[in-house]
Amino acid sequence: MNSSLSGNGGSTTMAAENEDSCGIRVTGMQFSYDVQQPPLFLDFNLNVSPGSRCLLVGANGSGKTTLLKILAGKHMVGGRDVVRVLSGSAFHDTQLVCSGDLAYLGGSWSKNVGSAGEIPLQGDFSAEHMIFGVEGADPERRDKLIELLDIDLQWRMHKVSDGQRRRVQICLGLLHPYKVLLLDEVTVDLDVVTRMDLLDFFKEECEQREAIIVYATHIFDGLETWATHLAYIQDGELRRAEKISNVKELKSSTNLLSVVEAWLRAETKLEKKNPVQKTSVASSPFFSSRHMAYYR
Ligand SMILES: Nc1ncnc2c1ncn2[C@@H]1O[C@H](COP(=O)(O)OP(=O)(O)OP(=O)(O)O)[C@@H](O)[C@H]1O
Repeated sequence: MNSSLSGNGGSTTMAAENEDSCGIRVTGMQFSYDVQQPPLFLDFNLNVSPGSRCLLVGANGSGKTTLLKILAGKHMVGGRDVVRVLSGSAFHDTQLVCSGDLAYLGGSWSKNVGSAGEIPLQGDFSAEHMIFGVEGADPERRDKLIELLDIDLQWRMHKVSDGQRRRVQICLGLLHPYKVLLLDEVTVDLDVVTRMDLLDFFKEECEQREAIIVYATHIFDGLETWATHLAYIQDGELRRAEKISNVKELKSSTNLLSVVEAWLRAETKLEKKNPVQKTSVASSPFFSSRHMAYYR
């Protein structure tokens, strides 16, 4: 597989290849939640190619969720060329989400199901009602997911545990065979067997269909061999973006958990010594009204 990842300091050749091969391409992105505050992302660049399983790591508040939401088209950032997913604009080309090609699974108890919009996952209805209510799902894929996630179709959604609700949410999110899947720590409530089976399923999907997965997590168990790429964000800056097999610390070390722990500890020490100052949006030479954020 010829998957690749590059970031701020990454290869421009890869970037050019990526546009043709329909991956993810973020170019010179600037984003701020509050125009009075320094931007979270300032000239942020990232390329992810088909077939990649990219782990997104970073401290709390570093920008992982925001980045995933931007890639999912939930925030408008700049013009059509800034955030490209599958050769479309993540925010403007709503067909990306409606078709199921671009899927996002996040922490909130709701699921955006194509044109049906946000569907709440808590209420007096059955898992069956939710899952079979999704139009256009392939029955074989649906059965496979129900079995994989060990879902009891009779579950009442207002009486299930967090882990059981999460399984239904994941099932709904995967019913359509996505091309890009953005995961924001959705395995946190799952038991270890379900989590490992799900990770195997994702791996299979990427290998068979060249799907892209970008997965933000703080749980690293079993991910050294699962991920193909690693992206590390610090305070909205992409510090590392590389193939997992090229992460030199992983050659000598132990496991991903200790490598990421060392990065985050070093970051904390450095921040204490030398607090990070970003240019405020209002005073930035890059700022213009088109950089203001709009939310979905
Ligand atoms: N809706 C919002 N309005 C204003 N600021 C926000 C909003 N959401 C997030 N932020 C800020 O943006 C920064 C990045 O937050 P984000 O949720 O993307 O971080 P994260 O890396 O996903 O963190 P975590 O690991 O805790 O999930 C934080 O400083 C946070 O306070």
